[in-house]
Amino acid sequence: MADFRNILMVVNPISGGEEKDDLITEVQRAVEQQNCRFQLFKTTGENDIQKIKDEIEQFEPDRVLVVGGDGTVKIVAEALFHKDLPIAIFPAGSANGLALNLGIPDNREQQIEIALSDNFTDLDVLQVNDELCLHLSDIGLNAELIRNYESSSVRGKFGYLMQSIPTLIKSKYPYEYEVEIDGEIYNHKGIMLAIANCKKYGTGANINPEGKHDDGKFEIIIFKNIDITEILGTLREDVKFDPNFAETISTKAAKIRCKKPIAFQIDGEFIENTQKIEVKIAEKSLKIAVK
Ligand SMILES: Nc1ncnc2c1ncn2[C@@H]1O[C@H](COP(=O)(O)OP(=O)(O)OP(=O)(O)O)[C@@H](O)[C@H]1O
Repeated sequence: MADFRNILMVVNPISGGEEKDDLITEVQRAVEQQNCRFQLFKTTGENDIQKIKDEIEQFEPDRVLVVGGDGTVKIVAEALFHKDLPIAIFPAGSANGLALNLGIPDNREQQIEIALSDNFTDLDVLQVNDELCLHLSDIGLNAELIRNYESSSVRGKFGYLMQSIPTLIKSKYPYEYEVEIDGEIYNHKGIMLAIANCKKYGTGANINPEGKHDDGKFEIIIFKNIDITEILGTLREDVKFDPNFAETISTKAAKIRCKKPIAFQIDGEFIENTQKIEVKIAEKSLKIAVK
């Protein structure tokens, strides 16, 4: 049996548009059956990182369970960065890319078993400007889609679908990216530049087939154009990109500069329009419960 006494459960009540009371009750029961203390924290969308930090300081959990999408996992990771406190993920967002990459199953019983067991992976965490990125970040077309989605009123996968055509019409791509790695400068033009710690987006699109979440490196992938055949190819596990469509660079650090401010997202959350991004890696710095 796992070695812990206090379990904090952080729940995003609005993520994925689904009700979570049954899950909370079930997890609380499982935790209390192990004679552990259970504490619930519901995010509000306001100052959650600081509130979770305060909760951790007062309750002193041995583990934090996160119920939400990629955005909620990121909020929790920001709150406990450098604290050596493991987390477990209950995927419950409209996008659950990190959980998908870590093989967290859909089955609730299995999720609870994983969350309360002692099998972990040590995730590399990317430090992108002043933010953490656990999974995937990008600058360009996809971030524009996320920006437009966040300012619309329709949530969930349908909301993204609704914004796809307007985003394509309004976008000013191609964009110019200057990438600096180890003092060398590479110039690229494309529809978007992805910074990938994992293989796949929450949609299942496999944009970084060689990527590993714990290898001390991340990948920069420059997508050069909209090629429908190549885009559909990302739904395969063994995808290989035509270099005319996408180019991948593996590294431990990079600086990216753009001529004009371009939409920028981290883990599915629109951050800002920006011209400068600096990426570093904090190797194996977040412990996550897995199968
Ligand atoms: N109670 C709340 N009310 C409104 N927003 C919240 C609340 N709690 C958290 N949030 C916001 O939810 C976002 C994270 O959502 P997350 O990505 O986990 O789920 P999601 O269903 O994928 O979300 P979305 O579809 O909006 O991207 C963050 O921006 C966070 O500030």
